[in-house]
Amino acid sequence: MYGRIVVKIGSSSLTSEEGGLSRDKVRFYAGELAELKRSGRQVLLVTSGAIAAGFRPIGYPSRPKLVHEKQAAAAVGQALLMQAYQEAFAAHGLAAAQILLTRPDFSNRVRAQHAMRTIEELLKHGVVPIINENDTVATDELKFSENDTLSALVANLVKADGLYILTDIEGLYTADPRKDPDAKRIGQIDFISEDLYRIAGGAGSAVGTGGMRSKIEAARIAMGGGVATFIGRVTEPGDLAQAAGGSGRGTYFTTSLHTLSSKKQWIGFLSIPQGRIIVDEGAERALLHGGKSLLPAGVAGAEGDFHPGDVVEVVGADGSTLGRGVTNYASWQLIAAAGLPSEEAIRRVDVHRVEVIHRDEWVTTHVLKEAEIHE
Ligand SMILES: Nc1ncnc2c1ncn2[C@@H]1O[C@H](COP(=O)(O)OP(=O)(O)O)[C@@H](O)[C@H]1O
Ligand SMILES: N[C@@H](CCC(=O)OP(=O)(O)O)C(=O)O
Repeated sequence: MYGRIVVKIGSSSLTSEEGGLSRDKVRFYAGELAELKRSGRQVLLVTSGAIAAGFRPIGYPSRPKLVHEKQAAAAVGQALLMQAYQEAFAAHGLAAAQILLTRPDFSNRVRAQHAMRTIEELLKHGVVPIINENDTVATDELKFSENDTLSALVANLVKADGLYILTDIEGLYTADPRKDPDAKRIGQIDFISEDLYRIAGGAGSAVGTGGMRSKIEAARIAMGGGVATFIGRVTEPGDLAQAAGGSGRGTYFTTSLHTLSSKKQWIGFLSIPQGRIIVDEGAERALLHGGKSLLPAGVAGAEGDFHPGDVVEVVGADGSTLGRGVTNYASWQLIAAAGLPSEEAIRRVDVHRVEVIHRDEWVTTHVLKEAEIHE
């Protein structure tokens, strides 16, 4: 039972009733991870808890809500969080390393490569990499805000065999069990549809930020990268090993055979789009269901200042996001060529390819409805 696994522990699993960091819980999870390591696995931890650990020492009466207050609390708390983990892992003879990342660290290939090499080196030496968002420098537009997405990007980056998102609930239910007592747990999910997002509500606790929605999104990103994902609860010794063995208390998301190439993973989930292209209904169908490239005839408009080679977001006539791709047109060229038949478009503007986005450089991020998946 070897392999590389990423474990994400959410704020709701690490805090005491008053919202502060629980050192007992840190010790418990370190023990669970140490057990997995002893079974021969490589383990990476993505952990929240910096704000929880820091808000009291800085002098806030409760968990702050304003961005600059959260950033200040995280700056105090991250050091305390690491101290707690380092002590807890040391009790098992393990060294731990701190890695703080932001979204641009994934979108920039050179930075991502450096992060990956550092992680590989740490794993080679048996160190447990402990990852959190670098809250101090994360800007509003590019912030993860919850750590679910971060954990999926880390799992894809290190080509993990599994992602384990630990939370305060035993997986995904047919409705938020805090609100609906008849809600039933879903044991296994093979594809993610829009219907699934509909049953997922926001955060259930005062400290959690993402709720089930962001966990499903994380599972979708991980599945795209070929990483099987578990969302569930780990409270007793041995629970994590049981989850890793396939019989945990939670929901398992399987991976499809059609995982995206690393280029498409980058386009779909890691890149930062430089603008938007609005397409008509015909082009929307061609992109979502026809496996076709986007031609100038289907373009209704363009927003932002982008250049050939940039990644752009594509939206439908109703404003919903369809996906992302690499544009062969600059924004000004596309405005001039929008709606034109291909021959006329290339007479008007000087582009090296007639397709606005070639199908090989397109990734659908729009979540399909259950019925559309079986179409
Ligand atoms: N359909 C659902 N199934 C399970 N939990 C749900 C669902 N909808 C909303 N939730 C809520 O999501 C919460 C977990 O998310 P969150 O509080 O953000 O945790 P974390 O801090 O671990 O990221 C649960 O406690 C639950 O109340
Ligand atoms: N990065 C911050 C906040 C992250 C957070 O709360 O995320 P989550 O546990 O996924 O709801 C922290 O360490 O406190």
